[in-house]
Amino acid sequence: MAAAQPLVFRWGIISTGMIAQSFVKDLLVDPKTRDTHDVIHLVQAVGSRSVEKAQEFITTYAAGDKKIKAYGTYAEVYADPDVDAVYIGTPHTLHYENAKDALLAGKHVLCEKATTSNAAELRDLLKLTKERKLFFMEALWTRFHPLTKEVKRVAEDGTLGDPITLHADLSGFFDIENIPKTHRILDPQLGGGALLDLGPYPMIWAVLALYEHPSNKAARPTSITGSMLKTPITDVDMCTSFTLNFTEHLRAQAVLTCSIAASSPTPAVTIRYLKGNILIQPPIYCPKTFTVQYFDKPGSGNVVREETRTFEYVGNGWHFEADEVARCVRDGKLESETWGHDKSLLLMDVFDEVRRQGNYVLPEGVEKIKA
Ligand SMILES: NC(=O)C1=CN([C@@H]2O[C@H](COP(=O)(O)OP(=O)(O)OC[C@H]3O[C@@H](n4cnc5c(N)ncnc54)[C@H](OP(=O)(O)O)[C@@H]3O)[C@@H](O)[C@H]2O)C=CC1
Ligand SMILES: O=C1OC[C@@H](O)[C@H](O)[C@H]1O
Repeated sequence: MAAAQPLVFRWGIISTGMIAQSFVKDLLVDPKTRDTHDVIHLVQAVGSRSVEKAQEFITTYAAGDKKIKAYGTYAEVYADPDVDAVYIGTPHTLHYENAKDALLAGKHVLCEKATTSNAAELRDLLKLTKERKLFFMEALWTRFHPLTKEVKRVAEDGTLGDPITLHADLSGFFDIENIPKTHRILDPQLGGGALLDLGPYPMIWAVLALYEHPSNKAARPTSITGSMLKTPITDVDMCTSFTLNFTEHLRAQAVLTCSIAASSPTPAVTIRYLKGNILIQPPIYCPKTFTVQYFDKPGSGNVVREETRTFEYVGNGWHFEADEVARCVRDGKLESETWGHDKSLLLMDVFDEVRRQGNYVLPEGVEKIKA
C-alpha cells in the first residue's frame, strides 16, 4: 500500500525577533531528519510592524522564498486565507491581544511563553478557543523534546518510587547594567524580569515530575510561596525563587529559581526519589543530557549504578512543538494532550501568586484583564 501523503501545514509568523528567527529556521529543517514523515511545515506569511523587516526576515531566514508573503501588519497574517496556524513571537505582554486577534480571525495559535501577562487573560483566550473550536497551545517546546519524553518514562516507570524533592533553575546573564532599559528583559511594559521569561522552564520540570506523576492524580499544588529580589534599574525581578507543595496525593516539594543576572548551576534540575535521583544538565530549556542514579538501599544516597543518556538531532529543537501543533490540528484537537491548557493555566496561576507575594505590579494598562 502506498504511504499516505504528509500533511502540508502552513504557518503565519507574527514578529521578526530572536525567537521567531529560531522557530522559522527549525520549521525549514527537513522533518525526515527527526523521523517525522506525516507532516511538512511551510512558512506561508511573515508579519511585522514593518514590511521591510518582514521581507528582510524572509531573505535571511527563509532563503528569500518568493512564495512567502511579507506583511507590514500582523492583521494581514491573521486575514490570510492560506495560513493554517499563527505563531506568536512577540514579547509576553502582547501575547493576549495578538492571540485574541488571531483566534477571532479563525486561526489556530501557537503562542510563546509566558502565554499572557496573567491568568485572567489566559482564561479569556481559552474560552474563545473553545467557542471558536480552534487549537491553542503555549510554545513550551522543551516538553516535546525526545529527552523530555525519556525523562518522563523513567520518572513514571516505578523504579525510583514517588518523587520527594525537585530543584530546578533557569538563569542567564543578561548584562542588565549595560543593556537598554527598553530591552524586553528589563522593561516592565513588556513583562520584564526573570519570572515570566525564565520561570516557565523550572515549572515545566516540576509539572512533568510532580504534577503529571500518576501518583499525583493531576492535583494542583496545595501551596505556593514566592520571593522576588528586584533590580533597581527598572524594578523588575532580578532573582526569583518559588516553592510548590504537592500534598493531596504526594508528599513532594518543588523548589524553583530563576535569575537574569547569573548563569545556571550544573545539574540544573535534580529530582530526588527514595531509590535514586534524576539529574538534568543545563540549559534546561533544551537539555541534551540527563543521568539517572540508583541507590543500593532506599534513602541511602549510595549510588551503585548510574546511566547517562544524550540526545542529538538536526535543528535546535523548536520543530518538535511545530509537529505537535500540525498533528493536533489535523486530528481536530483543540489542545495538546502533552502540554494542555490545564498546564499553561497552572503556570500563569503560579506566576500571578509569586508576583503577588513579590509585589511585582505590572504598569497600569499592561494587563488587559485583571484577575
Ligand atoms: N521558546 C523559546 O525558546 C524562547 C521564547 N521567547 C519568548 O518569545 C517572546 C519574544 O522574545 P524575543 O524573540 O527574544 O524578543 P525580541 O525582542 O527579539 O523580539 C520581539 C519581536 O516582537 C515584535 N514586537 C511587537 N511589538 C513590540 C514591542 N512593543 N516591543 C518589542 N518588540 C515588539 C518585534 O517584531 P516586529 O518589529 O517584526 O513586529 C520584535 O522583533 C517572549 O515572550 C519570550 O518569552 C524568547 C526566547 C526564547
Ligand atoms: O525562552 C527562553 O529560553 C532561553 C532564554 O535565554 C530566553 O531568555 C527565554 O526567553
